[in-house]
Amino acid sequence: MITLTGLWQQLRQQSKRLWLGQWLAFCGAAVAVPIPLMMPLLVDEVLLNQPGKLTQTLAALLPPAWVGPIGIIACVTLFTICLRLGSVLLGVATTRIFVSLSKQVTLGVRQTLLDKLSRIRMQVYESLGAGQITARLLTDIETLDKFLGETIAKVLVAVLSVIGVAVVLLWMHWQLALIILLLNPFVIALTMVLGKKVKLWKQRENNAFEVLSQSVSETLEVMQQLRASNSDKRFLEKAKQAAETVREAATASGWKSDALSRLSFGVFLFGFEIFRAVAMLMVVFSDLSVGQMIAVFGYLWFMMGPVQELLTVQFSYYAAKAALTRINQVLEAEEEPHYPARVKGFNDQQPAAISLKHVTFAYGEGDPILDQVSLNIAPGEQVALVGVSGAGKSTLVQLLLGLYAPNQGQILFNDQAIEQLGYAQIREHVGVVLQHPMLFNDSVRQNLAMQQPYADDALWKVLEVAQLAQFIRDLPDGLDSQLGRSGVRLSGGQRQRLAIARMMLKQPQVVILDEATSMLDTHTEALLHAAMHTFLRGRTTIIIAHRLSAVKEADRVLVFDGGRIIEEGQHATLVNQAGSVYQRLYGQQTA
Ligand SMILES: Nc1ncnc2c1ncn2[C@@H]1O[C@H](COP(=O)(O)OP(=O)(O)OP(=O)(O)O)[C@@H](O)[C@H]1O
Repeated sequence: MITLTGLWQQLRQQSKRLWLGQWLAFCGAAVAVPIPLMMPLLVDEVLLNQPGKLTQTLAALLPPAWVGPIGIIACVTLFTICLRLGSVLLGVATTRIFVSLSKQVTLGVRQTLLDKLSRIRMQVYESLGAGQITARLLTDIETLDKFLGETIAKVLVAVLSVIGVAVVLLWMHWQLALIILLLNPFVIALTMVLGKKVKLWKQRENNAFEVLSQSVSETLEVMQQLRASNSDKRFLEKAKQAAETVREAATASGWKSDALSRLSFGVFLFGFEIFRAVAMLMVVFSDLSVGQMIAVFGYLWFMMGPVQELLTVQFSYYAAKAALTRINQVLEAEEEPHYPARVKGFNDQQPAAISLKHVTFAYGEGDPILDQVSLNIAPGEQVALVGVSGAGKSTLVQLLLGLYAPNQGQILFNDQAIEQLGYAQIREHVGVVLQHPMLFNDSVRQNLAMQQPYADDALWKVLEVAQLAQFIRDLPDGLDSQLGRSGVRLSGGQRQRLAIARMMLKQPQVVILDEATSMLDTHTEALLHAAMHTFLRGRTTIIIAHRLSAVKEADRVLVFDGGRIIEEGQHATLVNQAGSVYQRLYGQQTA
């Protein structure tokens, strides 16, 4: 879980830069604080002709001819400009340091969230859509970033300025100073009460944005199919409604937060007006000079900026807390169990044996999809899993890969339990090709290599086996041709062949083909099977298919029904078994 305190701790780890930033901020405030004092001094000492400290100091520094109204005004103006310039330059340097510090912390939060995505359980992803996660990665982190940037860059300068002004005011006229200084805590307390509402509005706004983001990303994901069924407008209409909700929530959050911020600043200004009246009365009834009064007003104006900044930071503090709650919901999502590799279970030179012992599994609370399944697959054996649609074949694959864990029973590779081997080791040595392989909006090369460095020769070799080399060669950019979003520039069969090539590149000990050639024409499929023969020799293979052509070459066929293996044997034997499920499924295809 990330907390604001935790983020502050992270900032403090960058202690050198933090100190430098704070030191520059201090210097910036120190340079800016005397500015309002300069011009009012001129009023008393030059305009009202009451020479005092300023005239004495300048008389000591300047040639006597310069110590007149022109000389003094010119010197003071020049000095004030220098102070302002110094304050601007120090402000830029401070902001630069603090912004880079805050961006570093935001990057850390983003990376923590991205790291977490690789550990979240698959069940969680089923309910948490891509749009929701994207919204949290973008909008919520943006809110947090804004707060951090504002806080560390501005709060310190604002607090130092307020303190500096307070000191000068107390020195000039402590009774007047106390009136204005006591007003500040009251305004801050009021903002804190109002700020809690901002948190709620911001949360509503971000929730609405999340629904919009989810709706748009889902619609875009299946745009082709939606357009083909003439449903795209209806789905976009739904997204438009979500956009309308965002407008409502954002409008409410936008103007209400601004109104509250103005209200709290307004309270400060009411106090300010009363204070001005009191100051003028002091000129009439006490020894406060006109110049001093102007200086006090100058300081009040000077104080207003920092006070408003502090008030705004409070509001973004509540918005950041709302964002953090939503970020933490992702960070606290249930993770898949982590099993470190305790044993080395795979040998690069030898195929692996696979066994299931009384494996029972259900998605959630439902009926078991796999019911006490036990099976042994020998090293190098080719096994076909068949059965009616929904029998649980793909579920078994998910379990073998550790994407879901069995409720009961055990899965072993080379007699080592999954928990001993660790998921990472298994996924490294098991190559899977699914019916609808995922492809990225990237080049053929990247889609094959999956962020790993492979030589072109290796890529062409697997493309050759996958019966895709000629097609890629004919593309204008060869391996660098772009495939479009989800590989739309390839046909279904070409996508499947590309996925097979990608799997072969990995040289896995166990190969799982889950309807991996279902979109290929029978001629290409036959060529592919023939070409893959050598590759599959010496690897344990599980083939899931409805088409007989993909099944009959297997050493053994397992027939799934109702979550159990109900028939087992070679194709020739099963297909001739009168009344068998296998015969019902494949008898006709054989004929
Ligand atoms: N993520 C999931 N959450 C809940 N239920 C699921 C999930 N995935 C699959 N199921 C259910 O599990 C059952 C088995 O699905 P599975 O995909 O394993 O069947 P299959 O034998 O591979 O079917 P097919 O031949 O059609 O691919 C189905 O009834 C399906 O509704």
